[in-house]
Amino acid sequence: MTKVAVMGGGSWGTAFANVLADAGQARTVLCGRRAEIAAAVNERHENPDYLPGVKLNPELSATADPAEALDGAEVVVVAVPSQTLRANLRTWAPHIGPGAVVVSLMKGVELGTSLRMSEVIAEELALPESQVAVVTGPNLAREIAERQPATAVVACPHEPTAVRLQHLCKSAYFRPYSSTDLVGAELGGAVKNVIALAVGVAVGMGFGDNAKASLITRGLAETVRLAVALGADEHTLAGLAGMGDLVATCSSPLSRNRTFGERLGSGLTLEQVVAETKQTAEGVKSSESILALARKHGIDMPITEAVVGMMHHDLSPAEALLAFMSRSAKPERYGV
Ligand SMILES: NC(=O)C1=CN([C@@H]2O[C@H](COP(=O)(O)OP(=O)(O)OC[C@H]3O[C@@H](n4cnc5c(N)ncnc54)[C@H](O)[C@@H]3O)[C@@H](O)[C@H]2O)C=CC1
Ligand SMILES: O=C(CO)COP(=O)(O)O
Repeated sequence: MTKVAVMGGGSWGTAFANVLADAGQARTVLCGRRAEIAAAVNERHENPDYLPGVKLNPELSATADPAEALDGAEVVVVAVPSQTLRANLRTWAPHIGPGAVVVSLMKGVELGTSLRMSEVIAEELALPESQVAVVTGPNLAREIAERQPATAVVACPHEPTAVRLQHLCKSAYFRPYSSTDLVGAELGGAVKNVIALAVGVAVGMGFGDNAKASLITRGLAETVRLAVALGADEHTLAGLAGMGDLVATCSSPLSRNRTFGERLGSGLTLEQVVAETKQTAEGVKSSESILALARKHGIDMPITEAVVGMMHHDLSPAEALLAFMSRSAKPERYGV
């Protein structure tokens, strides 16, 4: 049986490891940093810190030792905060087998380099494109851990790899679609976190569904502009990795990014919101690397720009709103 190592025992790493265990096509080992979480998964089949009250599949095992998790793993799934990926890969690299397929569950872009997570993986581990994939889509971890129905996209430019991974994670409640558009799938997931921050701010300011729908729709338009400039198929962004994930994340109180924005919009200071946020809200840091990428390619991303202003340059929500609404009148365009 294929061995899969899931590196990162937070919300999504744990929930996705449970999907793999429920799918029953692989022997799955979850690797977190803390021995007490590994013990709770092994002995009580739960992760009380990240998914309290959820019963995990008893076949799912866990360890806090990366070498043990990675030993013999044919598939390595990674779910750590995006900005820590490179440092983590450097410590794990000696234990990752040369033929292993490495799968990113992460939705961020690296600060400093503006590289997507699959690019960081390929660069650090010197892997060919057939061995790097992503799983993305409308996948709020808590709902999936509760085994509520969901769909996803498994993307790899090498189709047989995407299809192989699709079969490993397909279960009664989790329906993955395959795609060869890695760039579109990955950018859809990263940019939607930035748009979810903006939607959260609007909700926190007391605005209703018109404002939310406007941000989601214009957020998708700027995502498509960037993704197409980087070689993606614009149809990918109309699918689960783009529109699907935007709708789920921007509508859900479970989203850490939306919640982060909502707290800021309701009048808390950035410092207060950061202090209250215990889990990873990727859009906060990735907004900067995504804007850098957009500028490099001459792409206009006004919502992302407003989010960067609020997250990093003391722009108030009221000032961000004014800047957005007072832009010059334009024809509506979707895409380039
Ligand atoms: N939670 C969700 O619903 C979903 C999350 N994602 C993405 O998955 C990725 C991981 O997110 P979550 O699991 O939700 O985050 P989380 O905050 O729940 O867990 C992060 C995990 O990484 C570990 N970690 C933190 N800093 C680390 C470091 N320096 N080195 C190694 N490990 C470290 C933590 O101990 C924890 O186990 C993010 O990119 C997120 O955007 C994608 C889809 C759904
Ligand atoms: O990516 C997600 C849902 O698909 C989770 O969103 P948050 O990281 O904002 O919680």
